[in-house]
Amino acid sequence: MTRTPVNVTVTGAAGQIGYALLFRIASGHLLGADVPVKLRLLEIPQGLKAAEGTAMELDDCAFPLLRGIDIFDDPNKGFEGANVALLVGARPRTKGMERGDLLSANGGIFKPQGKAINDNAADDIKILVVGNPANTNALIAQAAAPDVPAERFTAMTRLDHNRAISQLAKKTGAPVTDIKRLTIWGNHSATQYPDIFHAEIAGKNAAEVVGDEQWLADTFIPTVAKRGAAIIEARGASSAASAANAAIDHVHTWVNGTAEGDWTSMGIPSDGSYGVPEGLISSFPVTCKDGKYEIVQGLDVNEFSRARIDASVRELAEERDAVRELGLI
Ligand SMILES: NC(=O)c1ccc[n+]([C@@H]2O[C@H](COP(=O)([O-])OP(=O)(O)OC[C@H]3O[C@@H](n4cnc5c(N)ncnc54)[C@H](O)[C@@H]3O)[C@@H](O)[C@H]2O)c1
Ligand SMILES: O=C(O)C[C@H](O)C(=O)O
Repeated sequence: MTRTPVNVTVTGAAGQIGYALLFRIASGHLLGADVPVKLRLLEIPQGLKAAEGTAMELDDCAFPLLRGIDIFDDPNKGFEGANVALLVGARPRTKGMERGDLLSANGGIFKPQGKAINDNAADDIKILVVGNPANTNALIAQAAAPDVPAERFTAMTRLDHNRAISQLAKKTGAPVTDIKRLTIWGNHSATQYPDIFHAEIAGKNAAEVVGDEQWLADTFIPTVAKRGAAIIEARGASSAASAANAAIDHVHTWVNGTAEGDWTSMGIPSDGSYGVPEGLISSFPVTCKDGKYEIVQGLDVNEFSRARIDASVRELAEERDAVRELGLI
């Protein structure tokens, strides 16, 4: 049977993450090795030429699953018929830029893109926001798309999730494949909380295996939470290949499901679970099945975790209030 190609829109396609992402989408890593894709690349006018160059390289790979590449600078066209949208292009913080300026500049991108998704995307659209501040950009886009079910707007914390697994594997000597049920709570920012209290290493409780709360508080959490800044410091540019890899993981898991007995972390609109105010786009432990996700319920949240989840959620609420004041939501 020949499958209808899935339309995947990528914004910021000519950027660093875009370059690391597009070839993996085209080779079947986003949706599955038997799912043909059509790429729709959205850029600003200054990015079009570079996007065309990337499209030439994609052609030159002769990917069996790639059924077409179109390039746009108009969001309405870029999101036309999109089944999956990866919102990567964003306005980075520049020197001297205040937080309000950053939110406002990104509002100018994510509000029109949300509206364009609302008006043009396919009914089954799934959206992942990667561009920072990812959670609040997702909130802005979602608010501009009242006809799209709110839960289709998600923000990326899978990179944080993967970073936390890797740090835990290094500390304990376990292979990454032995580590399950790790959770990132809150915002994709330095306030995020990587939680190992429910995580397992080869079936044993991870916090008990580590047995070192000082390492947890003083090394593990800050290392994961500040990893993005450490990469920028070392590379002179923000993480690109690992971010692209996480975006692939996020969508692949959402579409194809979590493994039995495991869960992942996604920034999703809160339904009020775990005391996170309804509507905030916050990271939660989720399981995925049949293209839908569900928050893992019933986890005990100890005092150590509660304080950290609350701090990150407070920051999300402040960002929401700021974009509300700017009239972006
Ligand atoms: N959530 C995460 O875990 C995570 C991780 C790493 C990076 N990021 C963020 O991802 C974003 C992209 O990173 P990058 O390294 O690819 O940046 P980059 O500057 O290399 O590329 C961004 C691209 O977006 C394009 N762009 C800007 N505005 C656009 C618009 N309105 N429509 C379409 N395209 C637009 C630019 O022309 C550029 O080509 C940044 O905001 C970065 O902070 C998020
Ligand atoms: O681009 C950044 O500010 C950092 C990025 O979000 C990351 O976590 O690597």
